[in-house]
Amino acid sequence: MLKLGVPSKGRLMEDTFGWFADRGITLSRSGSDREYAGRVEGADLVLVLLSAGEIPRELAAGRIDLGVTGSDLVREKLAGWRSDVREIAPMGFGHADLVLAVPACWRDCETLDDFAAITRQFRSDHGFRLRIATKYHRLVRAFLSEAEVADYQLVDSQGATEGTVANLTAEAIADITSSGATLRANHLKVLPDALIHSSQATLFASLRADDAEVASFARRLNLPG
Ligand SMILES: Nc1ncnc2c1ncn2[C@@H]1O[C@H](COP(=O)(O)OP(=O)(O)OP(=O)(O)O)[C@@H](O)[C@H]1O
Ligand SMILES: O=P(O)(O)OC[C@H]1O[C@H](OP(=O)(O)OP(=O)(O)O)[C@H](O)[C@@H]1O
Repeated sequence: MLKLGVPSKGRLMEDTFGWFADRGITLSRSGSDREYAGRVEGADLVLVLLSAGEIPRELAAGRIDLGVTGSDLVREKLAGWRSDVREIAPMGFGHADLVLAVPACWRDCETLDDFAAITRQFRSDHGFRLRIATKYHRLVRAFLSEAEVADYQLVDSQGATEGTVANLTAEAIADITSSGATLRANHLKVLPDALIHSSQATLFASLRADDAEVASFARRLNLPG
């Protein structure tokens, strides 16, 4: 039987349950809010509730056959993600943009080219590279390498990333934004030509899963297999 991993809490879990319900499959927790086992009605599936951030690795290892998580997390957590998983369907919720943001008061920084020039100047002025706080190391490095921006360093931030600039532990950040409220509240602005990834919740299949079973499940959902 196929094993499906879905996020264990919050909006992502609720919207995932709603998406499957619209297709005649009822997913639910089997016990209390704290129990990470699930129940499925309407399909031959085993449901496991997992951290959204761990779902890419579980898919890659083949410990789950299908998984719902953000498209950003799959690209971030799996080097060469296409050799581990494939996208079955974008799900139309969990939209968020991974962006590069700088202090709103940097009037001379409106584009990625401006940013590149500032990083070069920063290094020669301060003797160390401008710091970008993020938890999306792989995606940010790939994006900046493509844009030929090299004079920066990444500072790891696993949460409250927008606060790092005010706290003087970074000069810029790369993080997910949805409404933009968190960036505004922290006096940061997005560089419009530095959209690193436009993410949404996506149903993925492990390349280790049984092809025929996945195809049959996709047909059951009226999706291209
Ligand atoms: N404000 C937001 N609006 C919409 N989607 C968001 C927002 N913030 C994060 N996301 C998306 O939600 C997904 C999960 O994000 P995150 O890694 O922060 O998970 P989490 O809820 O902290 O889960 P866990 O800590 O259990 O891994 C990501 O794909 C991300 O793009
Ligand atoms: O543009 P907005 O609508 O303000 O949303 C963006 C915020 O949402 C996410 O944080 P979350 O609350 O998931 O917590 P986190 O700091 O643990 O990532 C993200 O990391 C931003 O901080």
